[in-house]
Amino acid sequence: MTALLHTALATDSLVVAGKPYSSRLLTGTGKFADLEQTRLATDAAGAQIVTVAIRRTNIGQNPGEPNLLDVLPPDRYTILPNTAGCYTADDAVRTCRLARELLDGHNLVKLEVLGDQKTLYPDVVQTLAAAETLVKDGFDVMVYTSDDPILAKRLEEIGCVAVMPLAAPIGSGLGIQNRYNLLEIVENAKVPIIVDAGVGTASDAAIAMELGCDGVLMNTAIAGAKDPVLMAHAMKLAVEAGRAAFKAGRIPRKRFASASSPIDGIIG
Ligand SMILES: CC(=O)[C@@H](O)[C@H](O)COP(=O)(O)O
Repeated sequence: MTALLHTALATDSLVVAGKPYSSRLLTGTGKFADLEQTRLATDAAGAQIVTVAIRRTNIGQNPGEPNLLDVLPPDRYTILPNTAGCYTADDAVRTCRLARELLDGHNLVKLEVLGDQKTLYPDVVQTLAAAETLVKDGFDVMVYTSDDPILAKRLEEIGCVAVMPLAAPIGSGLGIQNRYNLLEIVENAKVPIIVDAGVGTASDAAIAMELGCDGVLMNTAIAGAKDPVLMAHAMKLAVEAGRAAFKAGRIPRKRFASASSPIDGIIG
């Protein structure tokens, strides 16, 4: 790698709540076969921020049971407690406060308030209400939301530290359903935009990054793959490739051909 390239990539950090991260791939910790697979896949993904469903994962609430933090220690990873399974603002706020107690005053949370069990789409009214309460309560809120540009802006204005629009429904693996909405969200944002949910394979992650998203969060695409560790590695490469392509600036799409070896200007 040339020195110039090395510098360009080394200085390109994702900054969340004032903290820089060299990895732009955030991973979930659910759905793995066991804690060892979680550890190996997280490592292969190169993830530095890992999200944990506080209502479903033991991070100390159940002493004597296997503890996720034994394989993903908080001195190595930024633990991002999430409110998966919450369907009301009150429930989500309560869950974040529990996480803060369990993690000794840790303020960074991923807020998700779901609308129903079939779609797992966010309930945006409850999400806005919870975000407002949590920001006032001193939390650094990364917020899962729909791919609605107006709502994304509103969540940023409330004070969320990152906005996380879905690519497609959680666990669907459908990939990015509305790239123009994501583009609009990215172009208007002053906080990191991290695609969260619905990624199916590496090309989905690369497209999100090529659109200018600041990062991608995923769980099912890795944990549900035949070989989760290999898929985690693929996702790492895809996020890095997509980011580099975004920074490099793609060529414009043209309707007609233009020769790769132009003859204009050749003498004789
Ligand atoms: C892990 C997590 O926080 C999920 O809520 C997230 O939305 C992931 O979705 P996928 O499983 O579709 O990647």
